[in-house]
Amino acid sequence: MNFQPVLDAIDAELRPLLGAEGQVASYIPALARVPAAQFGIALRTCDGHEAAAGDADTPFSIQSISKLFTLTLAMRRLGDALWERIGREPSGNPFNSLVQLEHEHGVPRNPFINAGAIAVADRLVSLGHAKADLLALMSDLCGEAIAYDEEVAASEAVTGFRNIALANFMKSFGKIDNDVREVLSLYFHQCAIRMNCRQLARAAAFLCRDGAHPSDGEPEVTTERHTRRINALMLTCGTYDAAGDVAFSIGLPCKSGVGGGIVAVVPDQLTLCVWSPALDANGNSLLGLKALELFATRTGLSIF
Ligand SMILES: NC(=O)CC[C@H](N)C(=O)O
Repeated sequence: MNFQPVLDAIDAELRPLLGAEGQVASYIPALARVPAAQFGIALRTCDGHEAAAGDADTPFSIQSISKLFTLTLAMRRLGDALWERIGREPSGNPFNSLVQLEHEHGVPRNPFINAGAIAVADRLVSLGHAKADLLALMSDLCGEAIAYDEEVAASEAVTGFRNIALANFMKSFGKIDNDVREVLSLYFHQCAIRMNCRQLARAAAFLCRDGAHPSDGEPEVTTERHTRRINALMLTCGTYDAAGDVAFSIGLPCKSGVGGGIVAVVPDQLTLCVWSPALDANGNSLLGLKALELFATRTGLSIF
């Protein structure tokens, strides 16, 4: 299938809506300055074909999309031991909520809410070299040098009161092993990775290829079993409180971030990345979700 005309049509249809609705994430000052009226879309098929439209080459802050890659690293290194500290249930609460942690003894519902990603970061800090390993993984997956945006990381470090609270709360239950500052430094840096749609579609391509490396399949990024599990978590928890709606209207495993990016997977076919900075009330990109819905409708691609 030639996807280029599909992406061009989606770009043309959504461009007039840019800036009309939604808000850029303003609780992270460095993200509040990003112009809202931008839209990009890119995909990579299992056999390595790429297509893109709109602002697909403009870098943005990947934010919670990074949770996909830290989870992949942690599953690869720790196997099932990872799940001693983290659940696999949708939270039904906002991504930065504290409420469930009290009743659930500091064990986050899943690795994609902030508490869960901070717990994953703690495990990675224990293994050592986490910041360098993560950048090496991202650069290797897209075949281009990827970097942390230190300004965004610093901006979040001085205003991330909820994340600081979450980490300390889990520590009070004995569920964080390392120094909270070190764990949060990794978490704020992973969220501050700068990439564009094209790079993210490529980096996530192992998720549509049973874990095989995006470029040549070797070495495998992770196992087929882990890949299926990551896709399952994306479907049930990847867009937070909206995961049910996203499964209903789009029907693909997705992972969003408050920078406005969303990665979606069509297993055995392709990975897709959309980006538009204005967010809905759940913290998902408004036009990004619209674009994915149009894509799923027009191509008929769905996991159902
Ligand atoms: N949903 C997100 O992208 C949240 C990530 C953001 N860095 C935060 O911790 O609040």
